[in-house]
Amino acid sequence: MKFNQNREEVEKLPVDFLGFIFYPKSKRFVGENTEPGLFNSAKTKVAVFVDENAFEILGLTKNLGFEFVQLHGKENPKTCLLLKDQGLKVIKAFNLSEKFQFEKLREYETTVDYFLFDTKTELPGGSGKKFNWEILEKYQGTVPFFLSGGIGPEDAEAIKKLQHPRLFGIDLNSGFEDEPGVKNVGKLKEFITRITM
Ligand SMILES: O=C(O)c1ccccc1NCC(=O)[C@H](O)[C@H](O)COP(=O)(O)O
Repeated sequence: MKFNQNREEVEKLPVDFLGFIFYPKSKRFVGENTEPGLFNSAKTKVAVFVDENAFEILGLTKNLGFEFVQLHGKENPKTCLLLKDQGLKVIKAFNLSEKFQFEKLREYETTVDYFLFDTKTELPGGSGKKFNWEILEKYQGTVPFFLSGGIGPEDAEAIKKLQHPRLFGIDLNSGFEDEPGVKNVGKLKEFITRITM
């Protein structure tokens, strides 16, 4: 399977999380094969969904041993809380543009563990497009967030300069792929070196 192609090499990288896309319309969809063991990893595994039924999410994450879910659709605070109350760590993605109203995050503050700020595009994720990071200054909430959306090897220095107190992590995707679902380990290693220097 494509998503497993260079899994062993990716596993060895000093990253904290590995994401797996369970959204059938994505080019990175992991496929229908959800045998236990297929997703074994020493890293923290994140299962990514778009508007999936909460009970499907609970079943799948339990069977496959996922601790984190990342929600990229219109999931409401109630759904997030239902998942959180069942012991999952919840990352709720929001697609940002200049018009984004950060006030709308307030109702999620107690129902999720992290936000993920991605770029607003027509499709739900993996667009390879960046948003204007200056708008992050408007985020004054308490929930830590992942920065996402079109991050590429060239961004290491700019990310190091970001000063936001709630910036928790960064999400690397299409900017580090040879093809959808296949990460370029060389690019990732170089980026990690640059950002940690
Ligand atoms: O990557 C996908 O194909 C995807 C599809 C649908 C929902 C989420 C998806 N990815 C999850 C992510 O967190 C991506 O890393 C994020 O959207 C940024 O991707 P990119 O713009 O390629 O850096």
